[in-house]
Amino acid sequence: MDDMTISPVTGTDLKNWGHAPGPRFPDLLDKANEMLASGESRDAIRHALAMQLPPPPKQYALHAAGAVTFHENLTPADADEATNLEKVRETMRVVMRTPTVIGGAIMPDACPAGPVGTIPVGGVVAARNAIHPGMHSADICCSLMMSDLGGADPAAVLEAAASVTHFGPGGRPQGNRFTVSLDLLDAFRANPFLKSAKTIQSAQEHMGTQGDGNHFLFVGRSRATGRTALITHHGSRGPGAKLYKAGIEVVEGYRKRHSPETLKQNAWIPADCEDGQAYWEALQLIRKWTKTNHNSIHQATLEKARASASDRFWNEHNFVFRRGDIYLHGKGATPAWGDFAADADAAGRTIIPLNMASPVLIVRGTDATHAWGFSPHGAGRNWSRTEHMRRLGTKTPEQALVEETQGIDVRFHAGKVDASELPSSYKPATAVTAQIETFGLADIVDQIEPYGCIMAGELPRFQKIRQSRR
Ligand SMILES: Nc1nc2c(ncn2[C@@H]2O[C@H](COP(=O)(O)O)[C@@H](O)[C@H]2O)c(=O)[nH]1
Ligand SMILES: [Mn+2]
Repeated sequence: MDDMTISPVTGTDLKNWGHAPGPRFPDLLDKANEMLASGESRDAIRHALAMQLPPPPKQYALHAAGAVTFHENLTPADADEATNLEKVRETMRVVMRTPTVIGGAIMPDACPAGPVGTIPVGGVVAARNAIHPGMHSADICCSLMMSDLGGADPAAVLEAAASVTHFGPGGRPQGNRFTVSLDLLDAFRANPFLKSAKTIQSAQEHMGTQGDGNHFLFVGRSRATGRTALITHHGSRGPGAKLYKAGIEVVEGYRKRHSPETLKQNAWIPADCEDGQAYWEALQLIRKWTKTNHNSIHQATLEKARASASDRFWNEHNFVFRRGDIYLHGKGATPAWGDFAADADAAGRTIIPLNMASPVLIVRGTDATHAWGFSPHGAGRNWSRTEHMRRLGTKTPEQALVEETQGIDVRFHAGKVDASELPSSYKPATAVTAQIETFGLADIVDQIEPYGCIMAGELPRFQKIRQSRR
C-alpha cells in the first residue's frame, strides 16, 4: 500500500533512496517537495526521482588465486631464511590478487611487514593505472644520499655531522630551524593533499631532521678512490607521514565503492582521475622536500667540517615510479633502471646500505625483467626485533655492539644502544651482496668502507609512549 505520510521529503529520505549528497541534491529536494505539494505520494516521488540515481559504481573483483604471479629473487641459505621466504610468499600471493595488480617481485632482502596481504619490505608491485599508497609505505621516499668529500678527514666529518644533524622524534626547536624554500611551501599549499596547516608546519619544523629507527648518517671511505663519503638515510618525516594518512583516507573511499573485497592496505586511486593526479603531484613534492632535507644536512655538515663535495647523488627506495601506464611500487626496493627520475645519477649509480659495520654498496642497476627493474634496498631482516632480542640472550646490547662493530665509531643520538639496529639484527650482508650478483640485479661499482655512523638510538620510555600516541 502507498505511504500517504505528508511530512516533507528530507535529505535523509533522499539518501535512504540511494541519492548521494552533492551539487544536484538541493534541486532533487525541491523537485520532491513540489511533487509532494501537488499531491503525489512518497512512493511515486521515489520512483520519479529514481531516474536521477547515479549509475552503480563499477566493481572490481579480486584476481583468482595464482592468476597473477611474482618473480622470486631470493635463495634461502638456512632454516630462518626459508621460514622468512615462506612468509613473504604467503603475503605476496594475497597482494597479487588485488584487481589492479599485473605482477610483482621480491628482492633478496625481502621480509614481511604487516598482516598477511601487505606488500613486504623488499617487495615490488606493478599496477596498471593505479597508485596504492599502502604499497609505498608510510615512510614515503625513504632514501639515501651520498656526497664525495674528497680528502676530508672522516673523524672531522663525523664530528661535524653529529653537531648539526637531528635525530629522534619531532622537529628542530625554534631558532635552530633550517629554511624551506617559499616556492616549495607554496606548491604544498596548492596541492589538496598537502595544503593543511599541520603539513606545512611539519614541513618547516622537520627540515634538517632524520627521525629514528634505522635511519642513519654514515661516514666512510670509498674502496675505489680512498675518498671520504658522507651518506644519509631517512624519509619524508612529518610531511610525508601526513600525506600518507591523507592518501589512505581517500583510497578507502574508492575501495568501499569499487572493490570492497580488496584489503584496506591495498586500496588504490585510479592514476588518471583528479584525485590520482593530485596524489601523484603530492608524491613528487614530498620527494623534492626529502631531497632538500638530505641536502640541508650534507651542506651543514660539510660547511662545519670545512669540506666540499665534488659529487653528490641520491635515490629513494619507498616510492612509486611510472613506466608508461604501469605504476611500480617499491617498498624497500631500489629502482635499477637509468632514468627512474629526472634527477637520477647521470652515471646510473644507486646506494644500497647493509648494516653499520659493512660497506655501503654503490651499484649500477641492470633493469632486470625478473625484478621489474629493481634491486634490493638493504639487507632486510630474517626475524622480528623481539626475536633478535631473544637471540641476544644474556648479552647486553652494549656488549653486542662492541663485538659487532670493532674499530667503527658508532654513536646513538639518544645515548642508549638500539639493539634492533645491530648488524646481527639484519640478514648477513655477504649473502645479500652475493644474491645481487647471482640474480643479476645490479653491478657493484664501489663499496664505502665504514668509518662511523650516527643513529637515533633507543628512546627513553616516556618519549616512546608519547611518540606511539601521535
Ligand atoms: N650502513 C648502514 N646500513 C644500515 C644501518 N641500519 C640499517 N641499515 C640497512 O638499511 C636498510 C634500509 O632500511 P629501511 O629502513 O629502508 O628498510 C636495511 O635493510 C639495512 O640493511 C646502519 O646503521 N648502517
Ligand atoms: Mn629506508
